[in-house]
Amino acid sequence: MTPAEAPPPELVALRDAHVVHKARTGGVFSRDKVYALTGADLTIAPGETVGVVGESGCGKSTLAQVLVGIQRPTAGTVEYRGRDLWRMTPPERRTTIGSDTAMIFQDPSTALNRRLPVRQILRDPLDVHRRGKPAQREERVRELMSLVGLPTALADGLPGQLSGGQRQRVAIARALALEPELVVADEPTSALDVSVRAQILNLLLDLKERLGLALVFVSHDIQTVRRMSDRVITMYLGRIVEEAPAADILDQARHPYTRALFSATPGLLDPIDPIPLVGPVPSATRPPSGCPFRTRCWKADDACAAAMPDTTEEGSAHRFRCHHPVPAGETTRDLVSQSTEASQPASTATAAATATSKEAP
Ligand SMILES: Nc1ncnc2c1ncn2[C@@H]1O[C@H](COP(=O)(O)OP(=O)(O)OP(=O)(O)O)[C@@H](O)[C@H]1O
Repeated sequence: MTPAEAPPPELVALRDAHVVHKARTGGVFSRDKVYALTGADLTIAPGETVGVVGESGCGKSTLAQVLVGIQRPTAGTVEYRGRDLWRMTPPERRTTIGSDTAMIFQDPSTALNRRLPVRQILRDPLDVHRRGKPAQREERVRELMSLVGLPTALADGLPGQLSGGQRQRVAIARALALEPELVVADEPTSALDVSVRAQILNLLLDLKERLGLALVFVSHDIQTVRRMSDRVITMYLGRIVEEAPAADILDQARHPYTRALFSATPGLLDPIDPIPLVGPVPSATRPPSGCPFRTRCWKADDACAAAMPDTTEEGSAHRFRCHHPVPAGETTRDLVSQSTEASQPASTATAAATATSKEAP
């Protein structure tokens, strides 16, 4: 970027990002390609909250890890403020990954070093990145504990002596230690007791507002994603198939899969039956040709098998990839009856969604 060029408005951008793993599937020498992420295009603006939804194995965690540099895409780019993360010098990349971004994992019991007291867990990133003098680091540790609502009396406690909710607060405090601009939370409450989930979600929302963080929130809990996010990304078999403002996702989603997923979320559209989907999600080692959702979609035809649909943009914040999108204004109730007639035999999206749900109470 030349000095005359303005920096891009987005904080992070994925451009045609792919992640392909090689997995042992049969004998010792048999390796299959697993298409964990395919052609992901996504931008995240400063201060925005983006929710990521989709059935188990659709690539949510892979997307999250690519965003924060934990995984390197096998093709495509990840850009921070317009600069390709994987073309930075190693020290620049370490600084970007280490201090501009942070990740909060599902299970704080495994994410925290069990042998270190809370004080040291929070000091570690400050020490590694040489932030301030020792006294300032101690002060920052106290500040972080207060930010996440942990009494300073717990500073000498080990993770094993804390409750699950307190441990996740420590993990959040550690993630914030270096004042990141982007925090990615991958199922941050699914390992916690139901009683403390709301507290942790409210804490994340509060911190996001106070600190102006961009937050990417991955969850099976569609209701929570909708409530917390500005924008929702729907993934299916490694692909982003739709992104839409959270306020529109329920009634104005255009991708049939997004409608099916949301129709199957208990309490969201009651009292209606979910949109029935045919069969299981195909294997990520052998995704179908064309649109990956076509094998379960009641609207699919030859065009869907022939090619992946291009992206359609509606307004500045709604994009989807479908040859036969749900017509604007069509209700989900109408869709249920259409899809029920077309799907023979029908297995319900509820079965798929609830069977994979980690957060269902
Ligand atoms: N290291 C790996 N080696 C082989 N395959 C992998 C690896 N990591 C992920 N995968 C596969 O890539 C696909 C996407 O996985 P990912 O964990 O991103 O999905 P997910 O949507 O986060 O799933 P879940 O909701 O169950 O956590 C899956 O098919 C998964 O089995």
